[in-house]
Amino acid sequence: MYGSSAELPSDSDRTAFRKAEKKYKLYKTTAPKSRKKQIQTVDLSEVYDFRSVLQTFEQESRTPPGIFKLRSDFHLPVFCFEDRPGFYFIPGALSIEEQSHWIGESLTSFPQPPNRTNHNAIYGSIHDLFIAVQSGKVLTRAQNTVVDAQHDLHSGQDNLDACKWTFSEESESIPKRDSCNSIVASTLLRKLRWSTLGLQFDWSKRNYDVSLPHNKIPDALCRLAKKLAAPAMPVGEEFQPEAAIVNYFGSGDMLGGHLDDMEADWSKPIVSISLGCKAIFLLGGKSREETPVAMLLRSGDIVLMAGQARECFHGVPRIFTDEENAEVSILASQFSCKDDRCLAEYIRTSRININIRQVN
Ligand SMILES: O=C(O)CCC(=O)C(=O)O
Ligand SMILES: [Fe+2]
Repeated sequence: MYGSSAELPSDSDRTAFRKAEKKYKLYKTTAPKSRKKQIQTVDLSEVYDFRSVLQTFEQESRTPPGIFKLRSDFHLPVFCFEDRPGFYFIPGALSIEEQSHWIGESLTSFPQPPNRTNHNAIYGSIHDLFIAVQSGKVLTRAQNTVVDAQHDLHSGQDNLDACKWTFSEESESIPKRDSCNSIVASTLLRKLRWSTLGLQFDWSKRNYDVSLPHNKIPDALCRLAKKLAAPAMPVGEEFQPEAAIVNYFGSGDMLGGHLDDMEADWSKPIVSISLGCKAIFLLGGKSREETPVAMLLRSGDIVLMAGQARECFHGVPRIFTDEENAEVSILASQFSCKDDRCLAEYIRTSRININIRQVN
């Protein structure tokens, strides 16, 4: 389901969903006579922009054909597609302060054990990755533990604490440029692809592994998700956040078309929070053959998928990391103090998505 634009699957090339992914994904070309890579422009004429939908609604009390404003007592306008029941879009739902808070949490506290990340499989549990980035550290494998590490890898276990990967000052990392035995903390942060909160999702089994140690979803995130889920909840019920997946996207990263069908009750929404660089989201139908609708996702936008929308393929074929299109400079300027420099640097060219789920 995850990938970079260079390595997309080729077997499903002919489906309508795949065609849309190809249309919007990042292509770089080299201009003749120059070695500089150029980003090919993308045609956004068929991409819905809910910020302008909101503006038009506020100024003229009307919505474009095929879109309506939900009648609800939610404190913000919620928009829906007439032909995609169960899908809700709340443009600009989070303030700049809330966005910067959740970006900070996503990079500092969410990847902390017992939460798992994509790095667990190679390095075991990593503590305080972000602090290591701020202090320019390097994750280094102690030489005499290589045999243990290989043994663990072959036994298929992904907790490689036996390898003793530990952070050290850059100057202490021996040998200096041994890529098998050391990796710079900032590179690890760049390569962070996901972290899981609450009940831990097992990507190999594509299910929740309730036997894995886990913390509850942090209270503040729980409160936020309950509030945001309200427009999509069955009457009289309250959303119970039990798990969250945090996706981290860099330039060229994409999230291929997929379904999220491992939760028991599809009448409950997935609450999906966008942070950082602007992206294109595709919402397809129940088969990959149906042509998806494309829409822009900006920092602070919320998407809810419940009921029939839970059965619809969706994905993120593109994030915009160039200054002109990322629309992230005001957000990055929130992180102006010295300690926040790494956050600003990260978010200028990255997108974070936090999606919160009720599992049972
Ligand atoms: O990044 C997004 O906006 C969507 C994420 C998603 O669909 C997922 O994690 O299942
Ligand atoms: Fe999803």
